[in-house]
Amino acid sequence: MTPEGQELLRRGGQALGLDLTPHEEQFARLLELLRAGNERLNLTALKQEKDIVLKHFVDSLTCLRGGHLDGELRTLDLGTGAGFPALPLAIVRPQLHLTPLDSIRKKIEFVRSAAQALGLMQVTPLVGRAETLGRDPAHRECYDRVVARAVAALPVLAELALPLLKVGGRFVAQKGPITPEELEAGQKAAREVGGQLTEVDPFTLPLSGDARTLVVLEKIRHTPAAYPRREGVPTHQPLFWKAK
Ligand SMILES: C[S@@+](CC[C@H](N)C(=O)[O-])C[C@H]1O[C@@H](n2cnc3c(N)ncnc32)[C@H](O)[C@@H]1O
Repeated sequence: MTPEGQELLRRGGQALGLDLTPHEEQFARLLELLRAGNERLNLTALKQEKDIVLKHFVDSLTCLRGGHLDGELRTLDLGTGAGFPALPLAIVRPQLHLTPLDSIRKKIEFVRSAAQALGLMQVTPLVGRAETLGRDPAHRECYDRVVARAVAALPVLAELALPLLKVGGRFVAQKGPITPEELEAGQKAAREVGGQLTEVDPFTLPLSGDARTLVVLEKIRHTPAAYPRREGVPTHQPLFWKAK
């Protein structure tokens, strides 16, 4: 990583109240791995160092706002892609037990090899669909936390994430700006699958000023057996919402 990249990482971390200097080497290695992986696998649209540092590394860490991920928590990253937010989280929060999940095998193979190269022993990547896991007793209602960054509209996410949470667990969704209509539909969908909306935290991404929103849903009762519906249905017929 160039000195400019290091400076950006440091300042982005500071803006989030995090000292990232002890982790600079791991982030530099992750940057190298992503770039090498991108050449073979086309993992992410962001290619410039400053974009990767700010829009992947620092942006991923914004889900630490509010302290929802403090502690030894079994945490699933739904739709992790090339490992975001899971890999930056694993670097700065080694006490989290992280399961990055994605339906695309080549992405999870990248996450697995990156986690190994970075010595992140507490990361257990998984290929699969959230709908299938949500019906599998080995995963249904087994997680303390679910996180998701840039995956789907809130009503879709509610149906995919809440079945995976224990009662009392929390889903932290990392989103861009969100409309009142999406929030309202998300709130209704959350209620339908056993949750409630507990926090909406609008903020700007440090240094870039891009609008972001952290939305937190809490699981307050068991999810009815009908949810999640079969693969693809939550996305194509979202609860209380229009399909994209
Ligand atoms: C736009 S990408 C975001 C990736 C990553 N979270 C990030 O912020 O860079 C969305 C990812 O979610 C995955 N995905 C979408 N729906 C899914 C589902 N139902 N189960 C598992 N993965 C899913 C896709 O394969 C894709 O890799």
